[in-house]
This record gives sequence, structure tokens and C-alpha cells, in this order.
Amino acid sequence: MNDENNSAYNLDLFPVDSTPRETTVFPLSDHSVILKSFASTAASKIYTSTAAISAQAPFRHWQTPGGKQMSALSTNCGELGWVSDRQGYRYQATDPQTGKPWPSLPQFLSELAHDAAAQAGYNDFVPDSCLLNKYLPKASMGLHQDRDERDFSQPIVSISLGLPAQFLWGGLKRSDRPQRLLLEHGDVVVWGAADRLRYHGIAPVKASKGTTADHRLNLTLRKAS
Ligand SMILES: O=C(O)CCC(=O)C(=O)O
Ligand SMILES: [Fe+2]
Repeated sequence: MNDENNSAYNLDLFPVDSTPRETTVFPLSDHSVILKSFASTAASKIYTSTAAISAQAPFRHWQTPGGKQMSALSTNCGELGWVSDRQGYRYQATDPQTGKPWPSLPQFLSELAHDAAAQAGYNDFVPDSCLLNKYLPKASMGLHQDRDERDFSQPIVSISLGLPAQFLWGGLKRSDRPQRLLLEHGDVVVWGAADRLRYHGIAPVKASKGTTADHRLNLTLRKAS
């Protein structure tokens, strides 16, 4: 990957389904990138899948271990889903709300995440979990680390659709001042290796006149097991 942090480069990529994927790569570090528009051509398929997933496993607000309600709405697909309640944060194979296994992770999403990870130098990424986060205007996500997965050598792939948002990209300490990075419809962030445990979050999402979207949808794909 490019080691000049301020330059972007353009790539035309042909994934397995042979839909061209055009992207501009913005390196965040030697281990992490923003792939602008990488998921744009898959957006309508992702929205259709999200509707099917949330029909089986509805979006809900997680409770934090401290008893607060998270402002984003969440659900999961894949073998394991990330959940939070008074007992803590964890992955589990069933939806606590329905007792049923999470809906399966669509193959095209797994491939999209695999291909995005490869752009950042992670060649063998196969996710087994996808957390879907839906942000209505004013919803946000506080600075946190993703540390409930088993294997921190596996990266995180995060897809943004709909309303834009400011991604807070912090350091390895909570007190490190985060950079604010604009994530727009179709953008994919990949981070891992030395950045795997960076604090990150989402500033309160704002309604936007420039789009018909009324919410932001984030899909975070990880290998949890
Ligand atoms: O919505 C986002 O872009 C970030 C979501 C996130 O960090 C998480 O679910 O762990
Ligand atoms: Fe996270």
C-alpha cells in the first residue's frame, strides 16, 4: 500500500461478480485506508439485504453495561452477532430478542469486505459477523475500541451508506485527540494491525439537504471467532 499518507490513488477493480468497483484510496496509516465509494455499486443490494435481515432480526437500541441506551439502532447477520446489555458486551450466535440464530451473512457482502480488506493489504479476511448500525439524525457512537473479537490480527471493515457522518479516528489511548474524517455514501474504512485497537466513534449524524437519505447505515464486518 501507498506509504505517502497525504496522497490518494485511483483504482478500477473487478470483483468476482464482475461489477466494476471504482475507488479512490485514502491511506490513514500504513495499516488503514478509506476506500471512497467502494460500496456504491453494491448499495441497492445492501439496502435490500438489510430490509430482509431486519425483518427477521429487528433493529433495536442496545443497552450499555452501565444501563444507558445506545443512540444508534442495531442488528446483526452472520454466525455471530455483537450484543450489549447489563451483562456486558459479547458475541453470540443467537439474537437475544428472538432466541433465533442471526440471519446469514450474504455472500456478496462477505466478498465485498474481503476485497476491501485486500486493498489495505489484508489478504485472507473472511468475516463471520456483520453488525448493522442505523443512525437517525442526532444519533452518535462514543469513542470506543473494538475488542470483543478473538483475533486482533484480523482487520475491521466498515461500510457507510446514506447520510454522511464524521468518523472519529482516535489513537490507542482514549485521551488521544481524534481526527475527524468525513464518511459518505459508499465509503469503506478498513483498519487493522497496529491500528486494530484504535479508539473510534461517530459524531452526531446530521440531516442533510443534499440527499434523500433520512438515516445513516453502517455495516461493520469482523471476524469474531
Ligand atoms: O458507524 C460506524 O461507522 C462505526 C461503528 C462502530 O464502530 C462499531 O459498531 O463498533
Ligand atoms: Fe467500533
